[in-house]
Amino acid sequence: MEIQFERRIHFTKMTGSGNDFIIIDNRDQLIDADNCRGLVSSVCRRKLSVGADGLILIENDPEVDFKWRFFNADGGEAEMCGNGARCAARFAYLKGIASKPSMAFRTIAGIIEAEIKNERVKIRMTPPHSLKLDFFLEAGGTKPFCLQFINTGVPHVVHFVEDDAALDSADVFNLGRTLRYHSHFQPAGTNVNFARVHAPHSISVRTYERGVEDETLACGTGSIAVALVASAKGLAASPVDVKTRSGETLTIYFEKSSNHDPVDFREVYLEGDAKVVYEAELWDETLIQ
Ligand SMILES: N[C@H](CCC[C@H](N)C(=O)O)C(=O)O
Repeated sequence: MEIQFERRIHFTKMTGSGNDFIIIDNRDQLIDADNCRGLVSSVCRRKLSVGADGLILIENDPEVDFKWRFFNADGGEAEMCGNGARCAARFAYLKGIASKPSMAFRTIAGIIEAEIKNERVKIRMTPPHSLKLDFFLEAGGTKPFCLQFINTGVPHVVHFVEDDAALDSADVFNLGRTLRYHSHFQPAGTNVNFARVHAPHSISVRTYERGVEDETLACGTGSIAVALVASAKGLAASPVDVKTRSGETLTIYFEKSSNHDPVDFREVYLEGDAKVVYEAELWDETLIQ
């Protein structure tokens, strides 16, 4: 006898340079986007369900090609996700939700424009803000950390390390967690990036992500954050290739409006691969009721 389940949800699993997402066409409103924390946190649990860094609902919008709701793995909704946005744009094009390879969609952070070229997706970000350079915080350990902060759609703090060995050996989970919950960044918290500048157009990064509460293999808004604060400090210039923990490279393009305070950035773009991994149906027996 085939087991009947109350509800099966068709979804697509995608990866944006190692940052992975469950994407659902929710134009029929099957899922109540305002009350889906339990569903999201259930299906994003690795080994116990599908597993992902986040879940994306695609919905209708009266003015642009579509709107999205983005949820971190813990079920909390976030304003923006760079890698998720690249995956959502390619999903929309592949599904015919967007009729052309150039599109626009609505996020909490604002309207995102996207350009699809096969697996390569380039998105225009919302204007970054709240740039703060060279401040110090205690985060455990011997001496205070020198930090940079910028909001690239979501909040990011950056700590530059001296060399590759320091980046490879960085205690991203524990230091990331300490800074993510540091009182200085409350109530919103922050994502935490450890970065090594190799050259003006080349940076490596590792990111502890708010809402995933772990290091991820890539973070789009985090890669943008390290490129922009490095530029603000005179260490980088557009375009910047950012090597992520997955080994894949994200490319950041931007214009710097001035070289003196207050440094401002505009025309910020994020480019990288967005790949379909599989499509399947979710059986609701793995959901936490
Ligand atoms: N975890 C982030 C959202 C996703 C950011 C990241 N996955 C990206 O590609 O930008 C936050 O809650 O601020």
